[in-house]
Amino acid sequence: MSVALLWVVSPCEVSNGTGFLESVREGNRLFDSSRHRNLVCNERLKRGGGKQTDNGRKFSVRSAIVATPSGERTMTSEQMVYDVVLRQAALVKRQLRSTDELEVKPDIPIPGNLGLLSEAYDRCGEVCAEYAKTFNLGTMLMTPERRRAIWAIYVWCRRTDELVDGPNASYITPAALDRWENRLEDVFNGRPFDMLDAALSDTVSNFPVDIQPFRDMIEGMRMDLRKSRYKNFDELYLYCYYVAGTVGLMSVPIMGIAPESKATTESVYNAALALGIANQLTNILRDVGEDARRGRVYLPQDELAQAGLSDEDIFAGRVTDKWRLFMKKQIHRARKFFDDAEKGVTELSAASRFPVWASLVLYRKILDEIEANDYNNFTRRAYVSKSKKLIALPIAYAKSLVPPTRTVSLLS
Ligand SMILES: CC(C)=CCC/C(C)=C/CC/C(C)=C/CC/C(C)=C/[C@@H]1[C@@H](COP(=O)(O)OP(=O)(O)O)[C@]1(C)CC/C=C(\C)CC/C=C(\C)CCC=C(C)C
Ligand SMILES: [Mn+2]
Repeated sequence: MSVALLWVVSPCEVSNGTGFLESVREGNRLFDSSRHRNLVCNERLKRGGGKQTDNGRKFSVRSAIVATPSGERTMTSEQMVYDVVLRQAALVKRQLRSTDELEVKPDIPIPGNLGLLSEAYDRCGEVCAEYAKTFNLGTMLMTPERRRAIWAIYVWCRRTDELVDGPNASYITPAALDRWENRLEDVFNGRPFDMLDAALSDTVSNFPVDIQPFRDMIEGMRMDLRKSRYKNFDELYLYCYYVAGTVGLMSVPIMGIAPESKATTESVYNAALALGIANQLTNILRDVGEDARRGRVYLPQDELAQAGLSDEDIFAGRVTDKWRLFMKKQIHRARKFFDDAEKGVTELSAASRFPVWASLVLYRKILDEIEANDYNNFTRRAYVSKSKKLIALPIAYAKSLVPPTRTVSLLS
């Protein structure tokens, strides 16, 4: 087993010699923690999961964003994703506004299990500290409950990404992703497979987190397995939603909206979605060369053609004026998504604003670095130096002190 993959393997899996991939393949579980079982989650599964029958034909509802069974779509990706946003926002509103409907189960404290759970969260924290140092630093200002919940979500996202992006990616099949999704359903159903899952299981039973964005992230990984080109921005937008916009939707129920905020829940979710999209677009623009070496082009093919460019130019890594102009337009679009996101960060609960501002400011700076590299993202990796990070962090902190708008939101 490669060293890079070790971190996604729980100590139990290491000790019994069963690798993470093996566990995804087999779908067996290490322990059944009925302590985490939660009627609410069962209810969610009933509402959202499984198969649905349409005119006697079965089709999967893995993703909330489904085309008609014949495959046609009548809406743009942006409209369809916004539909998910509205549903998430409605769920959170229902759960946060009415206390007698609060979907938090009463915990039965079993000393042994509590120790195990806290160990599980500590492990998630260690993974975060190792893989996302700056972000982890930012979470230190959050309440302990929120901090550990964000850690658990971070770890699940990392593990999911690692399936298709990690050193064992070539062994991952759609069937393995199906098993990973079954395992996710088990997490939401209070039956975690390993200790890192147990932390997430606890998190989703304590916060109004919906399973759909998690399912959609797995859908993004499926997309990555079957697709290496994007016809237009609409297709790319959907991919970005799946792999990163979903992170925004998963995080807001944990971070919380400031009680004094006058913004609508939908507008905050929309901003969270925008931040995920902005981050992913930035990630794509930074990694053009690296992705091309894996035969992947995450750029809209129609826009490349309009700019007089083709895959060949990308594989050859030619930094021409045509490329520079194309890149300027792509960077401009990513910045617009960051602008939309910025409007929402201020509406988050006070202690959650700093990690979000910190990650936003630092990720946004990658775009400046691409420009500073004269748009050579083929052989030069744009990165923000330690000294620039040190300057940016107090700025992010100052921004996080700005309270929510007092008037009814101007956010879209
Ligand atoms: C404060 C904060 C950033 C919280 C989010 C914490 C969290 C749960 C992060 C999970 C990130 C993750 C591992 C996602 C898996 C898919 C993936 C790798 C996406 C790419 C991230 C960047 O990772 P990296 O540079 O390491 O990429 P490589 O694997 O090396 O290629 C992404 C580009 C997207 C990540 C998306 C976000 C962090 C969205 C954050 C949005 C919010 C927290 C919402 C904030 C709320 C408002 C109202 C704006
Ligand atoms: Mn990645």
